[in-house]
Amino acid sequence: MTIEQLFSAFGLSGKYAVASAICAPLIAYLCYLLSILMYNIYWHPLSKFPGPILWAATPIPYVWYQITGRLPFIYERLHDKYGDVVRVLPHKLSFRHPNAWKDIYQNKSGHKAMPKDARSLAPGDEGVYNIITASNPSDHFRYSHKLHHALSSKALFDQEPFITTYVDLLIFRLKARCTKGPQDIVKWANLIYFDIISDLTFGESLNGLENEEYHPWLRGLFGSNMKSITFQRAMRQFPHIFKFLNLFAPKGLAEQQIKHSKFVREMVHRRMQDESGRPDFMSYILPYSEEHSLMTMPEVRATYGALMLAGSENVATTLVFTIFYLLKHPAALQKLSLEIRSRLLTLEDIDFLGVNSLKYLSAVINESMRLAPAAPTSQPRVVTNGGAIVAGYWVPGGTVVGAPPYCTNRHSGYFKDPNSFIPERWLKNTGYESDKKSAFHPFQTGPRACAGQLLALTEVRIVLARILWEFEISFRDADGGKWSDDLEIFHLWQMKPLYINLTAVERIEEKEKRSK
Ligand code: HEM
Repeated sequence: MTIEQLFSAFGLSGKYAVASAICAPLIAYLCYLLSILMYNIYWHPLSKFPGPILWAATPIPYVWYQITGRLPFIYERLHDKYGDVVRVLPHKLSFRHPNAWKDIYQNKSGHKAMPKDARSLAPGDEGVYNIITASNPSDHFRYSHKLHHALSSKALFDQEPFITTYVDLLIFRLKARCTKGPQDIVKWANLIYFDIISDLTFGESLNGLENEEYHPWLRGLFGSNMKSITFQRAMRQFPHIFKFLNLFAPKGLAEQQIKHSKFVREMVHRRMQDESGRPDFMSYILPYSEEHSLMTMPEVRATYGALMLAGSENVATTLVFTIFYLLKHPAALQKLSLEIRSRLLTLEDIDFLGVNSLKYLSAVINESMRLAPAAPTSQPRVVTNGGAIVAGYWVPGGTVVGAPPYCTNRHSGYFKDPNSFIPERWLKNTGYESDKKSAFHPFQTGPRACAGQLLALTEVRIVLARILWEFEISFRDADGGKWSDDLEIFHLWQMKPLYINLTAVERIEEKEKRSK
């Protein structure tokens, strides 16, 4: 029987039959979509939570702001309009409240920290998760337990000589370059922190500072990579048509993933052959044996490869924003330069102990991270079966929840003068005692908080202290203060070049030496 015969058996014939054959499934699909929209708006367990109706009905607005790099900024407007809790997706709530941090991310008596949202996390190219993407607690334990020793304060001090070598090289390069013109501090920050993390992880530098250019693996990482990852994550909101939408993904991600895998495979392989015994992150799992180690080789590669990204760009972003805010606020820059130069009299004084004891330096970095947290997006977690109370609201099981750092840090309910750069708020008796410091978690909190927090802060402090000890700095352009105005966020900040003038400080001993 032909299709036409089949249609005519139902009394349909010719063009009309073909049109019906096409339209009927389409109409059925539209009805299905409409019923989902209606369900999401009126009958979904989250329907009583406030938020824009379109965001509650469909993921489209959320995804739109995500793939255009504006999601964390728009959250601010949503929370200002709708309050502490906003429904930002049919199945997701955002909480701008200090208590949300402990309710979502921390272990509490009788309730464990909420797990990561497995639906939004994909395994790497070898089919395994890493320390950041693991949602299963037992996998996470296997990946992290040795690494926590590698990132302890004792290990950090063991690594000090390696890190200091890079700081010396950075200053040497900047001194040579600064007389030739303004320098892009974003590039220099990335060069030093990627060199350091590569050395700390695999015992091998990327030689970025040495060659004054990005390692081939790093080129391509900046710019399109985070955009592509953000696009892929966003498209997961539409599981039925994910494969189709992926056809429109920005090009280059697959290529970069292959480059990353090849790079990590080679680095891990070389490190395993090296028997020098130097203390880096991998030394804690060496000598490796598949039989006795808690991690398989693909898991080792996935986790140690992930550190190259987790422990570098964030740190560079924090340094750059801190320098930017200091340049915008000359009084703070002067005060910090004075603290550094008066407390750290000689080059030998600029060590980890020295910089970690400077209170104004810490306050400046905190304030910069408050205004521009290097991890600005909210980290999603899932409410387990049975539901939970978050910031005083009852939330049903299966809901995705998160606390958005960018807009929480800038909320006038928690911070006085929220959009102003005031490092003094982090010091005692300065009139900012009413600030709710418990709302500030640039490194996250709880069992999945940043494992490298101490390293990150020390790295920013030592490089910033050394730069301000050695140089006077200023914006290259009169409108340098507008540098951050149009930055976008694709999971991480998309940095663009920031050119600054550096003038080497001449110290008394140098002057005396010259006059002799
Ligand atoms: C200023 C710099 C940094 C910031 C703002 C930062 C921020 C964060 C945040 C917010 C998380 C939680 C992510 C989530 O919940 O999904 C995280 C996790 C992590 N970070 Fe950092 N980080 C920084 C530097 C570093 C450094 C230098 C390292 C060292 C290698 C590092 C290693 C890690 C690791 C291993 C995790 C996963 C922890 C776990 O799940 O057990 N981070 N970081």
